[in-house]
Amino acid sequence: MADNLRVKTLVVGAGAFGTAIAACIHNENNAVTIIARSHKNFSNLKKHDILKECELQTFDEFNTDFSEFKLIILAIPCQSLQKVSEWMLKKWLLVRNCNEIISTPKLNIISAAKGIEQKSLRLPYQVLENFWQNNAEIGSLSGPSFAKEMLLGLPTCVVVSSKSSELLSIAAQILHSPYFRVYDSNDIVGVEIAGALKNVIAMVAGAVDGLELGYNARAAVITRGLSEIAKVGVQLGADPMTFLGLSGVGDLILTCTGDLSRNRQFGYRIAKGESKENIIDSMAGQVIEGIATTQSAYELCNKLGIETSILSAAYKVIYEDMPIKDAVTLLIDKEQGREFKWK
Ligand SMILES: NC(=O)C1=CN([C@@H]2O[C@H](COP(=O)(O)OP(=O)(O)OC[C@H]3O[C@@H](n4cnc5c(N)ncnc54)[C@H](OP(=O)(O)O)[C@@H]3O)[C@@H](O)[C@H]2O)C=CC1
Ligand SMILES: O=C(CO)COP(=O)(O)O
Repeated sequence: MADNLRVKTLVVGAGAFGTAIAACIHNENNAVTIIARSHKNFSNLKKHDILKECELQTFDEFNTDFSEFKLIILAIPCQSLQKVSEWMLKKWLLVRNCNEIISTPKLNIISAAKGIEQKSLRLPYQVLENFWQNNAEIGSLSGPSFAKEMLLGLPTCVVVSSKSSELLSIAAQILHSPYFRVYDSNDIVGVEIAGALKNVIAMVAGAVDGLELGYNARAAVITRGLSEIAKVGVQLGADPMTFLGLSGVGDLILTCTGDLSRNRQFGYRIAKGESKENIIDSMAGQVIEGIATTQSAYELCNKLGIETSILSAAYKVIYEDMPIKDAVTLLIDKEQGREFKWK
């Protein structure tokens, strides 16, 4: 297909996921531009043949009207969504040489962030909807998708969620392929709560393995963790079925058991006695979303008046320096109860 007829997609962020999603969708029909903070982000991308064909620009160099892109994928951490949106709007106004965006076709923005914004306790789509108002349709990409495996072209299934059926159809058209299967969903609250909270549960599952508590205990953390995730989600209006889907049990299993998970690794290393600071320093700048989300989740559960013992134990270890063995005791000594009492 001629270059000018290819569908244009913009990926914002050239970390692990930005790189992987660009590799999945750049082909003869889709032309991908990737923008990142600095050229140092691009060294990794240039190792992959497919990514050599993408257009790479820094935020400063970027000078295109955002509405030229059929889809914009934000592959940045949750806590940066507001800041990056502010930058995008400023850039858009500059490129258009105006003070206000009026009567434009809406942008189609999908976020891959899995977290809850600290202080505001908003999900990624809420941060974006609040910022972009009528200027954009907002969606979310989630599900079991280790960037490293996507880059290798291994089969992956994800879910894209949005209130806009038009955005869902654009996302399916651009993202779906035999090795990167895209399912769609209208339940953006459920998809994003599941994506955010599974990171905290993955840290706990990692800790269980670090403490060598056994497979039974790990399975218990995954299952009771899922119950806590669903409890929070349902209270926020999510469809309980979403938690049985790719963004729910799918991503939870992946990150709680797959050693590629940074959140799982974090919990494992904490249980082995490493300090939080040491682990963060060793990650070469890569985000461990579960750390910030542990705090947001704790505050959100308090606000909603929901008892979530695993999420709360994670908070006590990470933010109140509770010895990890005491957190285990807290969970094990919990009063006997009915399996599902949140319905
Ligand atoms: N890695 C994975 O397997 C998957 C990750 N995700 C989710 O995607 C999101 C991004 O993850 P991932 O790519 O792995 O994270 P990384 O830490 O690998 O990359 C994050 C990228 O965002 C950029 N960034 C961070 N803050 C800002 C900012 N304020 N302004 C501009 N750029 C910024 C970073 O730039 P710089 O390098 O300059 O700091 C970096 O390029 C997370 O929410 C994660 O949970 C979802 C599915 C899978
Ligand atoms: O969300 C992920 C895979 O779906 C990646 O998990 P980590 O951020 O823990 O590596």
